[in-house]
Parts: sequence; structure tokens; C-alpha cells
Amino acid sequence: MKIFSADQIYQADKSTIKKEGITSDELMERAATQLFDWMHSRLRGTQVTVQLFCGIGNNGGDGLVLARKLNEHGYSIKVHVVNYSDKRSDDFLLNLERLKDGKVWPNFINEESDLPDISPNDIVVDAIFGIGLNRSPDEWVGNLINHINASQAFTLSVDVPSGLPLDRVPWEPSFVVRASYVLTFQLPKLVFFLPQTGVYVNQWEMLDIGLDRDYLNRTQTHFELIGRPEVLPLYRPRLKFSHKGTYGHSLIVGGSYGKIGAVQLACNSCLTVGSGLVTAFLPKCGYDAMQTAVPEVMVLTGSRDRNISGIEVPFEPTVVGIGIGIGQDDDTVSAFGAFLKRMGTPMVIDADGLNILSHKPDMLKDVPEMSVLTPHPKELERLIGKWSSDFEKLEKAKTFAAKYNVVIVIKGAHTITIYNGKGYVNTTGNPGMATAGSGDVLMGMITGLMAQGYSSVDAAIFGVYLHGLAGDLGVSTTGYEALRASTIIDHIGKAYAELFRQPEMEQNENG
Ligand SMILES: NC(=O)C1=CN([C@@H]2O[C@H](COP(=O)(O)OP(=O)(O)OC[C@H]3O[C@@H](n4cnc5c(N)ncnc54)[C@H](O)[C@@H]3O)[C@@H](O)[C@H]2O)[C@@H](O)CC1
Ligand SMILES: [K+]
Repeated sequence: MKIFSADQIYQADKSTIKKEGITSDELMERAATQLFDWMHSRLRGTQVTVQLFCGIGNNGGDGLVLARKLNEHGYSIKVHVVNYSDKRSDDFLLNLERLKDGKVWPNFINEESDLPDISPNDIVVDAIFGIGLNRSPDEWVGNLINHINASQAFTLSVDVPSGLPLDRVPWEPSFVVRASYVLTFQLPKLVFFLPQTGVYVNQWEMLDIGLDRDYLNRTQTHFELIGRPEVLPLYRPRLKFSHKGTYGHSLIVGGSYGKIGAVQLACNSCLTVGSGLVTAFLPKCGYDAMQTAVPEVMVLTGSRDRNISGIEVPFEPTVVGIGIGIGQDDDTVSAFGAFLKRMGTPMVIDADGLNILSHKPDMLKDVPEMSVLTPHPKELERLIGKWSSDFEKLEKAKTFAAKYNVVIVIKGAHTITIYNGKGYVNTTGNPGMATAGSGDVLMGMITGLMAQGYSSVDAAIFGVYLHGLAGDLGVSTTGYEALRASTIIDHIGKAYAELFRQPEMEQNENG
């Protein structure tokens, strides 16, 4: 699903209004009716006080329409108009009159006003600012936002948490509503998924307001949200008349004394995701452990006991996964450099492989094109330099990926795959996966997918999604704390099956 910018969303609104021959207040009515239906279906007339804080633009207008509808259905409401500007929008004014016609008299809040009491048992509707926010809220508005945040009331934000801009980090972090729930109109917003801005959003949901499909389909975006509908078409079915050679031969290069487990995990996940053959290249000390732990894997070793050295293999691998647990011993660094120079096949490079590249940036030119780099934030920083915000981080990663023609997988709560100027934001995974070896499993999976013929970028997007899904399935039996990297591997098969699971309704209908 595409992630649109604020400008593009305004265009979508305009295009819808024009195409359907409706007025902008009719679109607002449609949007706010969705908000009302959502609340009404959950509250079912419960006598809880709903305090609506409405700005003076169209986000505030949405809040006023919602207030009118709640009032018409007998809910107990208090409406506050947050008077931060004289430039009230037409649809705000129209709906203010309609609200007054229903005998609801809002409380107007300005710089001098006392802050209203909010009980922790109230429901707050936050309709102060929407996607039109273009500068920091004034201090008194910021104080009101702090007051809402301190109330501990359930806070439902309309479209976006007020104070959160769509294209940058907030000017003042405390002047942003911390939303319990965001009901966002039709399209996901990038800020929900970035570490610096996602913290303001506890849960979110999209409400379809019928924006112009043609406009949405034809417009190109810089980011895309990756869910099941996006990954299913990437899946490459196994063929009946195939053999293990059809699915590639992966070479996993990694390990050092005490870190052979990383390679076991990567080889295991590489096989489990479907690589036809897997060979591990290890220091000698890892030989017995590897042969015992993963019998399906073939093992080659270098000449040194505790570290990788001279990477020589007597076959042409389809793809190489390299870097986990290798350390930065001089011999290892030169073996890694020579290997990069010699190999033309795309690689998946992780962990110390990335750290070596950060220390020896002249090696970057030897990284085969269309390789996949899988850094966590610290490794990324070493590679591309410091950034001042998540937005700058994404821009720098895009520039780096373009310069070396590689795919970058920025690991995190919402892993983002960067390629060719675009970011693919993953939706699976959970905090239980922040555990030792989880990254090794991911690198094995991406390698195994490339071995089977997935393109580098598809393997990254699909692998990240499947890895997260396997973690989500695993966590249902272990809980967050007890989830281990091996549990993720154990659930790769179920994750594949889950991709093709029919929703229960359809299953019933089909008999
Ligand atoms: N355009 C449409 O047709 C629709 C718009 N909708 C709603 O409209 C919202 C956008 O409305 P608006 O464009 O009116 O913008 P907002 O309601 O987000 O903000 C109102 C206005 O405040 C001003 N402003 C920005 N930052 C400020 C600050 N820090 N201090 C004081 N004033 C500031 C801007 O001029 C802005 O236009 C969406 O988020 C959504 O809730 C929905 O009703 C769906 C349909
Ligand atoms: K809002």
C-alpha cells in the first residue's frame, strides 16, 4: 500500500471532490461519519463523557461533525474549540453553525483560558491539528496538549496525533498528542513507522473515505507499506519437475571462535526458507559443531583455527551470505576484501562484514552490485554517517544505496528496505524479536530466497516480511521474552502457510 505525502493527500481530496462532483464539506461529512460509526459501534451508547478538542481547520471541522453526530445519538459531549488562529476554514465554520443549530455551545479556548478538567475516565477526541500542521504549535497550545497527555484519558486522534508533522520530526517533542488510538483517513502515514515519530502512536487504523482510486493508483510515492497483499505476488512457487539444483546453492561465510552459533542459525534459516543447497565456510574450530548441529549443511573451512582466512570454495555459489560473527582480525579483513574483489555474485552482507566496510570504505567499490546490506541502526550509522533525524537517515540511506547500486535493509521495529530511491516499510514483527541471533536468521533467509531466484530487492522485502511473520507466529506460543532466534526458524514453514491462508469467512463460504 502506497504511503502518500501531505501534498499528495490534498491532491487526492481535490481529485475526489472534482470527480464525484461533491463539495468539500460532503467529503468531510463522509470522513467524520466513518469516525462516528467507529466510535458508536464500540461505545454502543455508553454514558461516558467525550471531550472533543477541535482546531479551526478541517481537522477541527471533522471533530465538529463527529460532535454533532455523537450529540444526535445521545452521547454526553463537551466540545472545545482551540482558537489558535483567526483563519478558520470554511468547512469548520459551516459545521460550527450546524453544531450550534443542534444547541451545542462549544467552549472556546485561547491563550488566556483555563485548561478544562479531564478525568482519566473521559474519552478525548483530538482534532486540533491534522495534516495541515506546518509549524510548531504555540506554547499555550503545546501546554494544552501536555494537559491532554497528562490526563491519562483514552485519546483518540483524528487523522494524525495533533502536533505531529508528516515530513519532519516535531519542533518540540512535548507538543505532540500521545494518541491511544489514531483513526487515519484511508492512507497510512510514514510518521507512524519511524522510531522518532511512531512513539506518539500507540495503535492506528485506517478509515476508508472513498478517495479517488484512479488518482491513488497512478500516483508514484517514495514509500510503500508492505503487508500480505504486497508480498504475495513476489512469491515464487516450487515447480513439480524441479530438483535441489533448481533452488540454488547458498554459501554462508561467517563465524569465529565462540561465534559459530551465528552461522548455524543463518544456515538453518537459509535451508528452511528453501535454498536447494547450503555450504558454510568457517574457521576450523567450527567444523564439528556445524556438522553436528545442522546435518543438511556442507562445511568448508579456512586454514586458521579461530578466524576466517583465505576464502576459497571449489564451486560457484548462486549467492553468498557473509559477515556474521567474523570479527575484524587482520587476516579476516584481508580475506574479506580479496573475496569481494573476486566475486561478482550479489551477496547479503551483515554484521562484521558491514563494520569492515565502514572501517575500509575503499572496499565498498568492490561490493557486487545488487548486494543486500542488512545493518541495524548502529551499523548503518558507521556506514553512512550520523543523521539528525529519521528523515535524514532515510535520505542518506537512499543516496548510499544509489551510489553503490545496493539494497539496504534498515532493521528496526518497522524494518525499511531501501532501493532505487524508494523505501518499503515492513508491517510484521514484534519486540520479542529483539533477541540474539534474530539478525543472523534474517540474513540466512534473504540469502536463501536469492538462491531460489528472487531478485535482491524482492528477497529483501519478502524475507523481512516472512521473518517478522514467523516471529509473530512464534511469539503466540512463547510470549515476547522467551522468543528465541531458533523459534523464528521453527515458524518459517507456518509463515509460508499463513501467507496463503484464506480468511475464515471465505473458507466457510467455500464449504
Ligand atoms: N481536504 C479535505 O477535503 C479533507 C480533509 N480532512 C481533514 O482535514 C485535515 C487537514 O485540514 P487543514 O488543511 O485545514 O489543516 P489542519 O486542520 O491540520 O490545520 C489547520 C490550519 O492551521 C494552520 N496551521 C498549521 N500549523 C499551525 C500552527 N502550528 N499554529 C497555528 N496554525 C497552524 C494551517 O494554515 C492549517 O491549514 C486532515 O488532517 C483531515 O483531518 C478530512 O475532512 C477529509 C477531507
Ligand atoms: K488530530
